[in-house]
Amino acid sequence: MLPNLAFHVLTDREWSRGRSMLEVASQAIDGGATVIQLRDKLASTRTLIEEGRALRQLTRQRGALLIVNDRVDVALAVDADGVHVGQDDMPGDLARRLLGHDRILGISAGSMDEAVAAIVAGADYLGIGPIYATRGKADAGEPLGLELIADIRKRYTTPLVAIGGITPENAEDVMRAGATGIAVITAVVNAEDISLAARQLAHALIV
Ligand SMILES: Cc1ncc(COP(=O)(O)OP(=O)(O)O)c(N)n1
Ligand SMILES: Cc1nc(C(=O)O)sc1CCOP(=O)(O)O
Ligand SMILES: [Mg+2]
Repeated sequence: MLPNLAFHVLTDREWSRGRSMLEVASQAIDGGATVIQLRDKLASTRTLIEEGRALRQLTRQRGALLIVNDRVDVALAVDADGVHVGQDDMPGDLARRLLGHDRILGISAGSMDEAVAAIVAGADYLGIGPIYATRGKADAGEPLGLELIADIRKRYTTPLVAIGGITPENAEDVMRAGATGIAVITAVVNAEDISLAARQLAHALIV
């Protein structure tokens, strides 16, 4: 069965208003998140493993996928469904070799050249961004808009996950441009009512 890559929520302790990672992830899944990406730039390896184990249990119980950001070793250690690597992380072909073919490999791309290289390296999906201005990643660069998604979609069938400034107001445009799914931080983890915010995004994905 194909993995459901429609709606990724990335964990972020700084934007979570003091709520635990598990609470945020659980409410995001309540609202329709299909993928939880463990993204904790501040944690020690030991803490990441603890967080990953807890999220692994939750996502298994609730039928969601678990992707680990940046760290292939942690993804393997906690038996995650996959890993997401960017242009400054482990090269995609090496990540694929370590992961094997039974786990999901996501690779970031911000240009057609990066997209083609990621597909050749063996990406199962591409993270395309930042689509819009984002509060979630300080070094994300200038917004790309929707053109790159549309251009990649014309040439390749690889699933495209749009990231950066995605909200319920613009998610429909992103999907119409050719995205397979969306990935968000602040629109969900910083919301007062996490499950409601996730539900509103999930609703906007049905185009
Ligand atoms: C789904 C998805 N797309 C893109 C990214 C960004 O990855 P990267 O460029 O490595 O940046 P960091 O997230 O590591 O700061 C992502 N995490 N997920
Ligand atoms: C983690 C991340 N990666 C991006 C990229 O462009 O690759 S933008 C981003 C942050 C997304 O946060 P928000 O949903 O709050 O905009
Ligand atoms: Mg990264």
